[in-house]
Amino acid sequence: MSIATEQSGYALNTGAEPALELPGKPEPLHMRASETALVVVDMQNAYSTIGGYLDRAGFDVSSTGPVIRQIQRAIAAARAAGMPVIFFQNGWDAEYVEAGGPGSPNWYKSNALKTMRKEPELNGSLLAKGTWDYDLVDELKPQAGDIVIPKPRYSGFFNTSFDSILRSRGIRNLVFTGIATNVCVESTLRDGFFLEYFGVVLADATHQAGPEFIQQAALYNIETFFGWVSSTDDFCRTFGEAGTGAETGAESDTDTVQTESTTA
Ligand SMILES: NC(=O)N/C=C\C(=O)O
Repeated sequence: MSIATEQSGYALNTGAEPALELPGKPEPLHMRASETALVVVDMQNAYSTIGGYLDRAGFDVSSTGPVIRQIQRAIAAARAAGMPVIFFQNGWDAEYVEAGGPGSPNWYKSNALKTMRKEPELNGSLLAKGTWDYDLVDELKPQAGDIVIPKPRYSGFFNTSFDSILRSRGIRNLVFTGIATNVCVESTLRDGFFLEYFGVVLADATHQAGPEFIQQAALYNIETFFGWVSSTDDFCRTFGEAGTGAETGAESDTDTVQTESTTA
């Protein structure tokens, strides 16, 4: 089956740019760099560093190093292709007003808030703006031209400027990296699905919060119901070597998805 999502009139797309084929499961996607953003979800000390929130809350973060390196590669490829790189940063103000009080389900489900209630000496140190925990990891610092979006909930679409930033740039495809696959990555990809964005996860550039099986479960869920799953190698080969990637031309293959828009 071939899916074409034709739209007309994106001012940013001149039509000269070829759509490239990104290998993926359950089928490859055809997309243009100018209609695609690389999304780096919550690569903060909280989620990937020993001593950060997830570690303190009892989640294993010992194998996040390779994920950081894969994200570095994906970012380099995206920047080289002129693709926007959007960093999310999860957390709240120092008083945790944005976290919501007992009137918010977040109060009960956030393991950061729960950990701080259990260990009051940690209060103010987890996911609070201005802290080391909230900071993006040293290896993944945004550069000029990158976009950084703070977010107060798991989904990057809630109470943020994400959707309008994407729409104003004519972006339809979201390539996800970051932590955690089963929480903020999946939440954001799912909401993107409902807003008609095509979401693809680079599996080896993501990491779960919880046991390894939940990584596989999240990827299965995404691949089967909400989006596509690819790899950092495939992304870098496709976009990092733009121009040498597989151009789609006019042919319409039966097992591919075409997310590029048609210009006027
Ligand atoms: N970034 C995330 O996926 N966060 C997961 C849990 C949390 O923020 O409590």
